[in-house]
Amino acid sequence: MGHSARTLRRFVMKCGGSTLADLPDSFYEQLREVQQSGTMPIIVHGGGPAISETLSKLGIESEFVNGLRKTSEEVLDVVEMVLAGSMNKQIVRRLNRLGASSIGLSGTDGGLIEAQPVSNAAEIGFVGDVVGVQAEIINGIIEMGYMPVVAPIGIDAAGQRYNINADTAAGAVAAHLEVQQLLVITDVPGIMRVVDGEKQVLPIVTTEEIEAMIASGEIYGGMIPKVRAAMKCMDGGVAEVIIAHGTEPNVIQKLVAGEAIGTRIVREAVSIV
Ligand SMILES: Nc1ncnc2c1ncn2[C@@H]1O[C@H](COP(=O)(O)OP(=O)(O)O)[C@@H](O)[C@H]1O
Ligand SMILES: CC(=O)N[C@@H](CCC(=O)OP(=O)(O)O)C(=O)O
Repeated sequence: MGHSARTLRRFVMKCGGSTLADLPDSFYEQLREVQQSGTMPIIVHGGGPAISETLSKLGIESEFVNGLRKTSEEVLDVVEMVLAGSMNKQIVRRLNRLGASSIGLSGTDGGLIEAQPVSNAAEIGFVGDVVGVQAEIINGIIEMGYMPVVAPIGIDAAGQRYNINADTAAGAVAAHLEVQQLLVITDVPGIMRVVDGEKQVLPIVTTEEIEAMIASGEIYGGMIPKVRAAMKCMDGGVAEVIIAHGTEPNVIQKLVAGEAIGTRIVREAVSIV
């Protein structure tokens, strides 16, 4: 039977396009298991590499400015086709084949993700920032017993669509749904730093340490939108953001059990007594 969206434990999970295709069935089975034992994952997915591949087949070159794709009307059509079409449906089919109950939707459906143009839209085109999330749509899907799977496309009051970075969209969904945790699944085991000539995963970092690592260049490229989205959603009330590899054994169960995985981003240093 349906669960109450208010009493059910929930978390938001962002799945990067870099890992989606490589994730084993066991990853999706973990999502089914936690769903069946009363914790509801809300999935926001990416698909950057698949968008670039389709654009390239059409003879359109991909261009990025600070990690965000330059999005013309023509590119926007492809972004929507790939994210809300093939990627979203592929994830939902896979989850359901493995026994989960999931429903996919685009951020434009029901006006789920309200967007506005980014400040440098003159340069990068139809790229959006999130200004609102219709939480009742997600809550309604959860109350029917389904796991929501959301493609990161936004819409404004005039009906204009926007391409939204999936990390940004996931952070905004987590903050607006007032969940405690955002899990970011990517192709590295967490935030890494070179210590004594050796690359190590940081088990815990504070927002202050992150700013320092961006300034020093230790956090760069695709990790920047992740940590920026993490800091923004923690300002919006999310307690912690965890960055982990999808192939880490039992990563979802460990998250739900409160065990340490990947890198945990927290607001302040936790004092160890
Ligand atoms: N300090 C860091 N620790 C780990 N990865 C980092 C760091 N700084 C930059 N990166 C890069 O961020 C990448 C993950 O971002 P991205 O490729 O955009 O993945 P996704 O498709 O999952 O969003 C890693 O593969 C790595 O190259
Ligand atoms: C504005 C912008 O850059 N949007 C991204 C949306 C997909 C995404 O973010 O996918 P990953 O999580 O796999 O990177 C894009 O067009 O690639």
